[in-house]
Amino acid sequence: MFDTSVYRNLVLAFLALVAISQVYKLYHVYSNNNSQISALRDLTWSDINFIHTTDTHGWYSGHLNQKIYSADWGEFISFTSRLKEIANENNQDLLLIDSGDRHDGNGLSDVTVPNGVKSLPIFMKEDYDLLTIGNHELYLWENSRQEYEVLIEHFKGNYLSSNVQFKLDNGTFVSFGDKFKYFTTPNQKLNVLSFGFLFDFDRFNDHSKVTSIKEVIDNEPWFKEILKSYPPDKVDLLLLVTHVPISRSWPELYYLHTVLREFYPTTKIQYFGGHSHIRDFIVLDPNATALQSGRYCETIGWTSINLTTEKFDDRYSRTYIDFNIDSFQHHSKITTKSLFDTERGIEVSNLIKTTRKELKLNDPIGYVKSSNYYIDYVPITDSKNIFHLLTKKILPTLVTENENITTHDERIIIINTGSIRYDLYKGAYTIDSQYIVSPFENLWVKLTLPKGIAIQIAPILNDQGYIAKHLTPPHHMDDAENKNSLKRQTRFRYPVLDLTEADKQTIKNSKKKAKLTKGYVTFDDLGHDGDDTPHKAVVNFPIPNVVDSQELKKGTPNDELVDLVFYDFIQKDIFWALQQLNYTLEEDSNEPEFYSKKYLGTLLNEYIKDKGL
Ligand SMILES: Nc1ccn([C@@H]2O[C@H](COP(=O)(O)O)[C@@H](O)[C@H]2O)c(=O)n1
Ligand SMILES: [Zn+2]
Ligand SMILES: [Zn+2]
Repeated sequence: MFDTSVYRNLVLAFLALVAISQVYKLYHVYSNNNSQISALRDLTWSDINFIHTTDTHGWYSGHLNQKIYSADWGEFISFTSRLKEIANENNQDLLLIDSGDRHDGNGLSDVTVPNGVKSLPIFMKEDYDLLTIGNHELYLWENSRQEYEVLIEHFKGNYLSSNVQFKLDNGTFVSFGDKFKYFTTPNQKLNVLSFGFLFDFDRFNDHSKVTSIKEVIDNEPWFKEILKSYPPDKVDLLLLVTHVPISRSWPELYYLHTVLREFYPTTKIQYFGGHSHIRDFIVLDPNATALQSGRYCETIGWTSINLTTEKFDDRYSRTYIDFNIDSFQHHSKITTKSLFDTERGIEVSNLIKTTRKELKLNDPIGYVKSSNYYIDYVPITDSKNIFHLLTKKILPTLVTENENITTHDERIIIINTGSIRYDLYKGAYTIDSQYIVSPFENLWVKLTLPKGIAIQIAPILNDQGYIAKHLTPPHHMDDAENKNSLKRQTRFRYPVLDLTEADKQTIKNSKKKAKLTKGYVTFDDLGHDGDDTPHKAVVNFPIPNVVDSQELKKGTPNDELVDLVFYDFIQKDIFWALQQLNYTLEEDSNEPEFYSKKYLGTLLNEYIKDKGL
């Protein structure tokens, strides 16, 4: 017989559980006293607020071996949903913006053909309000096509590109997405005019076209016509979503700004930048600022604007949020993970896990046992420097795949340091690690040169006078030109040249706090309190534009012929260096010969598998 009192007790117990869980939820949603995360600097909310990502380069799984950047794209989606809830509750606006470069740098995006096939649908799960194109969407035609057919189709009017075009099969060029967008924000009802721009990039594939910002302004009437048809009384805010470094040493946005100010003398203007992979915030004038939000899902940029205050100090805020769950929960004011996660966020995290499995990204190829290998945390000559490892051990294993060429006993191999994208960590070495270190499957080509000429090429390309922006790792680009503003660099550089006493004290204090994790300590136009998590500063050593692996014999004469092997990607630069040396190639050998298509990642895999590190 069924005992009704048991049934009643079960129902009561169930109701009690529901009630307890609701109280628990309310407590955790509204309390913000968790000591583990209370050291973080809070976000400042205003009338209009922005979340900005840039240069994600496929890092949607998060950084599996760096806790401070270990959140995944699903958790990011939960985070932005929670922030949107806060914005809506307070009748404020929150817009999500992405500045491009969405692949090349991670197994999730690069192991597929074409790259991005699996990672872009994951990226697209985030509800971006505005986004634009980066140069990495333009190196290869298949990536541009994917952008045009998949991303633009999905994001429709939110995808902006005012200076990049796609060539249709019938030969006509059309804009990548829309050239501009005029819209009203949902809560504050602000009228916004927005454009999307890419820097003056000249290595686009032949199914696309980039027109420089200057040329658009000077030669394309449509741009100024749009500005005229939306006069200042119709525009509360101008948004420029760009893949352009915001640094003062990069003139493009400053030219644009001068022109915008002719049309809008005091209208608020907010720029979003990218490409040089740094955290930065610039004040262009009292009503215009620019935010750049780092790289590789290490950083989420936040900025907010108070549109009515008279006081400049209260007008703007910016925060660089570390890409981890503690930061996300802290800013969402939800201390319990299960209450923080949204259904959609969990779905995306699961999709990432199954995709990684399907792509075998976690399968070990070998193990890195001895040490981490760093891009710039140790000097280039240190045995723990990744370029030292590559030039001394990995590059010498390259052999030609071309049986029809003459090779010589001596050889120099040059790579651009920008082709190596991230540190190599101790532990399991996987397909993912391979793409993280070296995502570009560039071809190797060869020239035959007298040794006396060949050995001068790398030093010439590294000469201070040669600003080879496209050779250097992106976050080092500003160094050469920014000597006088080193304290504004996103991490402490070494040696630190011109810090004020206050800056020095900040460094001292940050070093004293032994418990701080190592990471970004950003100096920008608003000071050095922008990083949401106070960090112990890391030191970044200088990196040259190129490094070379020299297999030369002592005592051979300078006119001895040697092989100079390099990536086809830097062919123009090699020719430029030869010109500087007044060296003219023989007519029958003035085109480099194909040497090998062996991908550097494969060389690294084979070395780790066969010899171990
Ligand atoms: N095939 C390629 C393409 C690019 N690079 C390097 O990447 C740099 C650009 O990266 P961003 O993320 O800043 O756009 C470029 O300057 C090259 O150093 C490469 O090596 N091979
Ligand atoms: Zn990038
Ligand atoms: Zn870029």
